[in-house]
Amino acid sequence: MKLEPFYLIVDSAAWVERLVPLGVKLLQLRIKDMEERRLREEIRAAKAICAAHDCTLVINDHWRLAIEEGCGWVHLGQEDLATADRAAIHAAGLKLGLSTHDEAELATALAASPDYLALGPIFPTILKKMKWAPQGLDRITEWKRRVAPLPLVAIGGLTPERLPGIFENGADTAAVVTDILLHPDPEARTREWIEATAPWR
Ligand SMILES: Cc1ncc(COP(=O)(O)OP(=O)(O)O)c(N)n1
Ligand SMILES: Cc1ncsc1CCOP(=O)(O)O
Ligand SMILES: [Mg+2]
Repeated sequence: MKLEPFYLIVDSAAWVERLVPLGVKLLQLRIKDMEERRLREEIRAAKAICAAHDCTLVINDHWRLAIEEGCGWVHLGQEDLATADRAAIHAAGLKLGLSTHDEAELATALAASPDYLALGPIFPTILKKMKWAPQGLDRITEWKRRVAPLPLVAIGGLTPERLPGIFENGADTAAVVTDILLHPDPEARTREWIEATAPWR
């Protein structure tokens, strides 16, 4: 399966409304700490906008709501995966993306039959405190060798300037939060990302 090379991660339907119409084709809704009723509304709104713009929507963490709302993709970390009902996810036809940060997590993730694997953090990230040191570019090459033919998503500290290094070392997709959402002009930066990823589309 070929995965879109630009993977935008946002934390609200409002961001989806702002940025997806610019031409984003793969988007993750990553919302932490929200009560279920509001979360469901956010998912519904994001789903409608993505459907209208032919953008693949991935729901982070909330696999039950993703099933109930008829979404197509879910992204889970290793702790999420340990408590998720994989049979229910599979039965609902949801595609699955999984995080990996080290060898043990890679083995666990590969055994769960994912549709893509993510490796991070490639560079230092300010989004969240992580116990793993930056993986660096060589690690991408090693991970690609181990996960192929599954698509490999690189995440953590990515910028348009860093994309050639990511893709030349074997990543199929570059995921981003901070470089776009904290940019003074998120719309312009999103367009830069779309253009910068064009050679790998
Ligand atoms: C594409 C992608 N890669 C990694 C993550 C991180 O997932 P996880 O380890 O579960 O951490 P949280 O994002 O849930 O804090 C991701 N969301 N997306
Ligand atoms: C959730 C996550 N998992 C690995 S790095 C990361 C954060 C990446 O985001 P940013 O693009 O803000 O560095
Ligand atoms: Mg998670």
